[in-house]
Amino acid sequence: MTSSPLYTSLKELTLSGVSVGYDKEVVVKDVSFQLLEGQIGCLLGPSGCGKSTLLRAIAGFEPLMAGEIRIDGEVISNSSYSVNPEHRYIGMVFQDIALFPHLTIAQNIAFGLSAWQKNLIEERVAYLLDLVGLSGFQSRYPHSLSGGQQQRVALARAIAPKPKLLLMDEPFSGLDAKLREELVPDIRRILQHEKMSALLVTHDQMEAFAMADQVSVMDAGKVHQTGSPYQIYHRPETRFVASFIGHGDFLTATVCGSNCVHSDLGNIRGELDHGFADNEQVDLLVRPDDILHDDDSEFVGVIVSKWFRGSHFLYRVKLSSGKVVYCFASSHHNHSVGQEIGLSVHLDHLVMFSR
Ligand SMILES: Nc1ncnc2c1ncn2[C@@H]1O[C@H](COP(=O)(O)OP(=O)(O)OP(=O)(O)O)[C@@H](O)[C@H]1O
Repeated sequence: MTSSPLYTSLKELTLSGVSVGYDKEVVVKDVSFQLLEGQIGCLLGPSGCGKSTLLRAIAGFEPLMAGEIRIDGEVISNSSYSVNPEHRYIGMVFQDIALFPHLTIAQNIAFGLSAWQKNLIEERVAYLLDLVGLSGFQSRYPHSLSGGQQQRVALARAIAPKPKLLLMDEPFSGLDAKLREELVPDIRRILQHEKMSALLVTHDQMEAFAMADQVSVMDAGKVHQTGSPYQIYHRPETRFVASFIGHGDFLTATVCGSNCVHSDLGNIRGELDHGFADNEQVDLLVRPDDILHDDDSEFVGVIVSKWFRGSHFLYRVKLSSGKVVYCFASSHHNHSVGQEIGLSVHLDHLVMFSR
């Protein structure tokens, strides 16, 4: 392997109380989280919530209004100080791939390596071409590559100088769905192989789940929750995270014990104590995978709409109370709108919010 004199891997990126804005208008508010060595993080949220602004602040292109950003304990940004972007050892990949059209693939990848010795550059480029599955493409020009291949070259170019951290702003959104599905796990594999810490910006939760070890869910400039994809889906800490991530409905419910709640689905016991007081009125989150179609169940609902999803059906079913919830069924259970079907409830994680 080649080594550059600048190279040391990231130990930790730490954001503490970071606020960023334009013309005094604050668009990123009091954001704190940490990214550790080799981790892939993700900023996930709706359009305009401040994801790109925060990413640009980490790269050094936006000043901070408050808080600080540290890399391996050293402050790189606060409200009165900012290390130049080129001295942060951060690589970037954007949605518009922006390869240099007049340079070959090898020259594109070698672009950030001008300070390296010639033999080390050649070795690094050959290694990266192999890593991204494009050996033999070194003399081609960008226009002769597909969108997915170009994005692999952009990744190789960004990680070539061995940055401490790779920032990726919606890198897959220009690609069609099928290609994205193939490329996302591939890019994750490459980053993991390189033990490269990375932070991805996306508004697509499936992309976030497929790519990231840690997801920070943002809305209106604030991070609502940082956790693993499993945690933010099954243990959302705010109503916004519960509604934004996945499908779901809130049912009005009454607490009936330390791990029990009563709702239109009957009495449900969770795996853990929920911390709410007896008789408290709460909103209970119900996901599609919490209610399964079950021919043998006496608990029923009437189908009001349905979506065929290939491997399964997603039904909307009306309960006897009039409340409508999602229900999963295998794609062999093709029922019609208006038909009554049996339902079984599999709610292990009780996610509840005070009313
Ligand atoms: N250069 C700028 N000057 C002024 N306001 C800006 C600038 N860039 C972004 N904004 C505003 O800051 C807010 C956050 O924008 P940002 O691009 O960070 O959001 P985002 O979550 O990345 O959105 P998207 O997913 O649509 O790219 C928006 O209201 C946007 O209009």
